[in-house]
Amino acid sequence: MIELDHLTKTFGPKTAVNDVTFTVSKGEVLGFLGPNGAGKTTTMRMITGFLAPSAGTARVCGHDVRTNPVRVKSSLGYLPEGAPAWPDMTPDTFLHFAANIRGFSGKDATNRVSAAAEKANLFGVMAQPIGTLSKGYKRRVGLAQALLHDPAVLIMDEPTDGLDPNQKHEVRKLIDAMRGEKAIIVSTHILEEVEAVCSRAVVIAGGRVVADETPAELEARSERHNGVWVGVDGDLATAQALLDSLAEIARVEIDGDRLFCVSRNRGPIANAVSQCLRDNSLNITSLQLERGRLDDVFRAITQGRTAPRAGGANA
Ligand SMILES: Nc1ncnc2c1ncn2[C@@H]1O[C@H](COP(=O)(O)OP(=O)(O)OP(=O)(O)O)[C@@H](O)[C@H]1O
Repeated sequence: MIELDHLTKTFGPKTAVNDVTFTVSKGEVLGFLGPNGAGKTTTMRMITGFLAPSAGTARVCGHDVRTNPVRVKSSLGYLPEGAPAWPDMTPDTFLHFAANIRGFSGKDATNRVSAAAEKANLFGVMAQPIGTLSKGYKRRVGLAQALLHDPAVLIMDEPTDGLDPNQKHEVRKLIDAMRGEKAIIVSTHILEEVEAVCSRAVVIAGGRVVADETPAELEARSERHNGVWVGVDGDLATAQALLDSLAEIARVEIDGDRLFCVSRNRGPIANAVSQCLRDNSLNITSLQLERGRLDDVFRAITQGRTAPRAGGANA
């Protein structure tokens, strides 16, 4: 549904987006990640037809942004960064205005505004000037605008940025509810969002794609993947020395009243840890597996350090 084909954008001497290629299919929620200035917004502006590519292209539902930008715009909903809207308009007038621009009028427009307002949970503020709404409600107005025409493709630039935890939860629930029927791209800095809503993550740094994997695959690149947290009834330093001597353990850290065992090859070590402690008559009070930390992996791959994939291949 969304195809990026060697998409590139230069601003004078600066290459903001550099030869980016990936696809997003129906049913996928793609987390588009990267540090500040990585090229996320520029990429989204090219996909949505707001900026012309310098080279390469993007297609949305088969329509090329270079040759058919109007069909591209009618196939997608776009929530731009910061969800800009006219502050003097109310959500009701703004959404009717957007519906008219999309070609809907009369009863059809009114029905579409109501349906989008319901999805974005806007009832109660429909008659209040947008400039007086909270950040959360402003974002929801932007979301309603993006959903008005029930598009097959949704592109959202940092949809939960600046929202409180309850509002974030609501936006994520809404994305989750729509995931079956649409192809969705969500740009974000928030790694918990990737775990919460995304089926795949593309990481971009310096305008280039540096990873394209599932969130679980990214987590598996963490040095801490398959590590084991263990609590013991007894002297922690003794248990640390015993576990440290196991071949499959790279090192053992004392963290509060527990030990954290780092797996040497990121393979499973829970059985070896518990066997070793039992063999030495140390009682285990807790044992917990670590999946890995996305933020460690994100830092490593966006700073050009290697974060090896499970199985040993490097990034
Ligand atoms: N119109 C422009 N003219 C010149 N440079 C630009 C323009 N728009 C973006 N850039 C530059 O292109 C690079 C990518 O910017 P972009 O806004 O796409 O990054 P981003 O990943 O969305 O960042 P953030 O997370 O901070 O929003 C940055 O170095 C930015 O300064």
